[in-house]
Amino acid sequence: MILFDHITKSFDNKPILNDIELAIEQGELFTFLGPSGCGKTTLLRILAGLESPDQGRVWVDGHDITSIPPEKREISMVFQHYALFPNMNVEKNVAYGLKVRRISRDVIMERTKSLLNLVGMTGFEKRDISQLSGGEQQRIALVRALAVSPKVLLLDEPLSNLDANMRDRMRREIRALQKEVGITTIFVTHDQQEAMTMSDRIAVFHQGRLVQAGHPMHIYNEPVNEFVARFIGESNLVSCQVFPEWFSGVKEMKACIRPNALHIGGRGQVEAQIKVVEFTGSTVMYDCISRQQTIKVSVEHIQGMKPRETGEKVWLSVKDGAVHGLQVNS
Ligand SMILES: Nc1ncnc2c1ncn2[C@@H]1O[C@H](COP(=O)(O)OP(=O)(O)OP(=O)(O)O)[C@@H](O)[C@H]1O
Repeated sequence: MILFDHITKSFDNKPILNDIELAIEQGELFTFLGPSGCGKTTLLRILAGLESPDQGRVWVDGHDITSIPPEKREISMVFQHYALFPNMNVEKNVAYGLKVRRISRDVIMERTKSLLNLVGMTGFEKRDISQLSGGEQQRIALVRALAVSPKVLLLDEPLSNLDANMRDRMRREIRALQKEVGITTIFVTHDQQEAMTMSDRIAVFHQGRLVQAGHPMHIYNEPVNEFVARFIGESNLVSCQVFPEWFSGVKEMKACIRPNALHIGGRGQVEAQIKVVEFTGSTVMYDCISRQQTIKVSVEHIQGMKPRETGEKVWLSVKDGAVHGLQVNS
């Protein structure tokens, strides 16, 4: 449905986006993930029409929209600071876009009512924005964006102002709402956990380049390079030597082994000593030392089971098929 067709952008001669090619499907919740400054927001703003690319085209539904002004693109955006109108009550905020489009009063009232109902905020119609919690403001910002029935919804770090509990709750709410409405949505975040839990697919960006795109599980299990392996979840990156089947010399490369792909105890492959024990609730994370390397191992915590202790000598083994070879970082 959306195609970024070789998008390149610089600011003050500094390259910000480098030849981005990416297709997003109808109805997907697609996340742009990457560290601060990697160009995620700039790409989102190019889709919204708030920036123009130096090179490349943007396509929506088979139409080239690169030169179409933002207000004609049928794309709504929710920002980190929700940008609600403080001088209008809840109802007026939600209805604003419809009023500007000269929709009839009855339709506006009906639509506002059903949208507030959708996010569990019936009864809040006359409240001032200042009388709402952060989570409530976020819900209003979301339904205000949805009110005009856009083709695409853009969410730029919309949860970063909320506390941890509310973030968690809103993640699930946004996901459920997006599925219910079925709207193609692009979500921007630098929080890998947020990206993993919410998205149908993720694109990982690094220094203006698209490094990898795919299903969260695919990116976690098969990171293409060291950057992705480190950025998404915990990982053990180990140097290894690969002996090809038909001997043509030893290949030196790096491999990623996730902490939950290692087994601790019994008679294993590598001897190690436990240096740090971290209890997280559902898992116990061990930092083990073997040949001066730290190896992280995570073990499911079963109630009543005593964790191992610092200083304990243990054997580690890798579960079958859990070593994933990495490309050298470009
Ligand atoms: N209008 C502009 N003029 C000059 N530089 C800009 C402009 N907009 C963005 N930049 C620069 O482009 C780079 C990428 O910014 P962008 O906001 O796209 O990154 P981001 O990945 O969304 O980061 P964050 O997660 O911090 O929002 C940054 O170095 C930023 O300072």
